[in-house]
This record gives sequence, structure tokens and C-alpha cells, in this order.
Amino acid sequence: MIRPVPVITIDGPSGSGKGTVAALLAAKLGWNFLDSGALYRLLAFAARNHGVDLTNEEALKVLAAHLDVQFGAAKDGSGMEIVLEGEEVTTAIRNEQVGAGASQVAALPVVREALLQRQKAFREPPGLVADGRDMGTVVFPDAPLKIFLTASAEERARRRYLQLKGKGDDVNLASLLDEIRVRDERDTQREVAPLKPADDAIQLDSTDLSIEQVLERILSEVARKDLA
Ligand SMILES: Nc1ncnc2c1ncn2[C@@H]1O[C@H](COP(=O)(O)OP(=O)(O)OP(=O)(O)O)[C@@H](O)[C@H]1O
Ligand SMILES: Nc1ccn([C@H]2C[C@H](O)[C@@H](COP(=O)(O)O)O2)c(=O)n1
Repeated sequence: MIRPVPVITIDGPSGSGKGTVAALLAAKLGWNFLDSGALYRLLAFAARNHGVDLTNEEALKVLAAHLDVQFGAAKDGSGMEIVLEGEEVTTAIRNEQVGAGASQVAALPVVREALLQRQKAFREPPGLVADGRDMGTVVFPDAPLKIFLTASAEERARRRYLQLKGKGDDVNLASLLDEIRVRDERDTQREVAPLKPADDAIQLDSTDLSIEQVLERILSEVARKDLA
């Protein structure tokens, strides 16, 4: 019998560490990596570039269906490089303003539908690690290993604060905590594909765990399920 390409899904709220852990896990296993949040961020970014309002469903649907994007390895070996319509936007899509726009467009069913096949297409041998909000519930419901990674809102805001401060951004911890709470609310309460653990997901609270400890826990599940 042909075994389907294995997928490990890592879902969770903003700042829980899923992107960091998913990228490390994919590198360790030598598998493909899908940062699904980047697609919603790219759409919000492209909409701004094209003067499309984030409530204009028809225009967003067309934009999402024709999003001209390439994911590749950064030339300096620092990770993934993202090119949108010929422009390198890897860092530009990572601020909280684009994140909030992504959360807004992601609540629209037409947008989610337009981006669904693009996400499924990342499932290529030898395997895929996919991070986002609905990887385990909607995009890859048959994934053999699903992780739902959380952390307290305060810890997530603290992590984001350190991350942005490290990049030289002028940031305020209280505002970041507010933004995280607003995004959590929108992502969990939307009608389509809300952020929630799949019934068969393993829940992992990373509030008091280091990145290495989270990775170790997931790798022990990978070994237990004989996935790699
Ligand atoms: N367990 C951890 N302990 C301390 N810092 C962490 C931990 N996990 C992640 N971080 C740091 O927190 C920041 C946010 O992590 P990351 O971007 O992976 O979160 P995320 O869940 O993917 O967020 P988003 O959904 O907004 O992209 C990064 O600077 C990362 O290095
Ligand atoms: N599978 C996904 C991934 C992301 N989103 C939305 C909700 C997030 O707030 C926003 C940005 O994601 P991030 O880069 O912070 O992971 O995109 C979603 O709805 N579904």
C-alpha cells in the first residue's frame, strides 16, 4: 500500500513559538516547511500595495488566487526568503501591522478557499511540517502528528517584545499584549476555520519551556509514531 506523505501540523496562537519550532523541526527531519501565516500576511501586504481595501472580498479573492509568490532558501543561508511580485519581502511582512491585516483577511471564507490548494501543494516527499491556525483541523486533517502549541498571552507578548526590540524596533510591551489579545480573539472567534486544537492534537504549553525543550517533546512524539 502507498503511504501518504507524512505531515506534522503545529497550530497555535501568535507568539507561541510554532514558526520557530516548525522551521527547526523541518530542518532536523529534512522535510518541507509550510509557514501558512506567511500566505495571509502576503495577501494583506499585496492588498495594501494594490490599494485594495481589506474588506473588499471580491478583490481579495482575485488577489489571493493570483498571488505571485516564491518561497526559497535565503542566499546568506539565514533561512527562508519570500519574494512577492519580484520584490523580496521576507522581513517586511513580519511586523504587527501586517499581522493584524493578515488576521483580518484570514477571516474571509473566499480568501481561505482561494489559498487552500496552494497550501496542500506543499505536501511533497519526504514529508511536511506545516504551521498555522487550521493545519490540523482543515488543511491536513489526516496528518499523523498534530501539535497545538500555546503559551500565556503575557509570555507571548514578552517574546514578541524581545524579538522586535532585537531588530531595533521601537516597541511597547503593553501595546503588544493588547495586539496579541485582539488577534487571539479574532482568530478564535471567526466562523470559518477558527484557531482551535484538532480533536486528535497533542496540546503543549510552552510558557515555561525553552525552544529546545519544545523541540525535544515533539521529536519524542515523532519517534514514538515512527514518522521519520
Ligand atoms: N519556548 C520559547 N521560549 C522563549 N522564546 C521563544 C520560545 N518559542 C519561541 N520563542 C521566541 O518567540 C518569538 C516568536 O516566536 P514565533 O515567531 O516562532 O511564534 P509564532 O507562534 O510563529 O508567531 P506568529 O504566529 O505570530 O508568526 C521568537 O523571537 C522566538 O525566538
Ligand atoms: N493557517 C493560518 C495561518 C494564519 N492565519 C492568519 C491568522 C493570523 O493572525 C495571521 C498571521 O499569521 P502568523 O504569521 O502570525 O502565524 O494569519 C490563519 O488564519 N490561518
